[in-house]
Amino acid sequence: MTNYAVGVDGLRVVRGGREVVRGVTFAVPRGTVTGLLGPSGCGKTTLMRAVVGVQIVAGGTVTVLGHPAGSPALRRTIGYATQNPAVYTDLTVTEALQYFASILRVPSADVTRVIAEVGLTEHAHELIGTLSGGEHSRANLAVALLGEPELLVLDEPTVGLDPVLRDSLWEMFGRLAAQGTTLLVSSHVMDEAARCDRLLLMREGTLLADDTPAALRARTGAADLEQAFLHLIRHREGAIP
Ligand SMILES: Nc1ncnc2c1ncn2[C@@H]1O[C@H](COP(=O)(O)OP(=O)(O)OP(=O)(O)O)[C@@H](O)[C@H]1O
Repeated sequence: MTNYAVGVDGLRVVRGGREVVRGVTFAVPRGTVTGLLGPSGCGKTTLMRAVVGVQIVAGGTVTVLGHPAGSPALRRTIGYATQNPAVYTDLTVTEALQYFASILRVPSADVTRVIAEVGLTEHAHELIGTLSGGEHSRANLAVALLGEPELLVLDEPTVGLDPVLRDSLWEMFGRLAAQGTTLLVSSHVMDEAARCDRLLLMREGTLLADDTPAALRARTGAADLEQAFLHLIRHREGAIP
């Protein structure tokens, strides 16, 4: 078994006739929370789609838990929460999760666990269509947690959440990683970057950095990660020698 849950080598993706991932190489160590950060449109979702195996790629390789991305062997070992919730709005939270649990052949007891993990116990019997945006996206996140997958790919799971909920989700991510789960989590928010074990900083389809938050701050001499990111961009653009 390799120490990496995900290995991406020379990945290129073309969407809408444009190369939106331009030769990206990195590896995600097992049992870590790796943050994928970068401005809107830089290619985070596309990269995650390639890891999950739902993206046609133009070049390079993506290996997940020892298999090529998209292999049937990976179906039950990856949990993927898309940015736009994909849960049925005319079911209650419990009904929706029971539906996915039966497809995944996960014991129905797991439904109660994942609802509690995302803080929706009080809303378990409410229709998803009547939930707030943040509650709806947490119901979507709960689906990805069913069956305790080895790899969780979470696309902006904390958008629209208040600071207390964001904090409790990041605590959960850390707890899952400590138990051996690997998490790849995208975010726009730089203060969330500090909660990650490793960071992939993306810009315009390329990787600006793949490092720990501490190493990034030390390397750039920046006080915080937002400044470190700006430093790397300016360095790339030649404004800093
Ligand atoms: N279905 C599509 N067809 C054509 N181009 C697309 C499609 N989806 C995304 N793109 C383009 O690919 C690029 C990368 O998009 P992607 O969604 O991966 O970015 P992102 O970093 O996840 O952005 P955001 O943070 O806003 O979600 C963007 O320029 C976008 O316009």
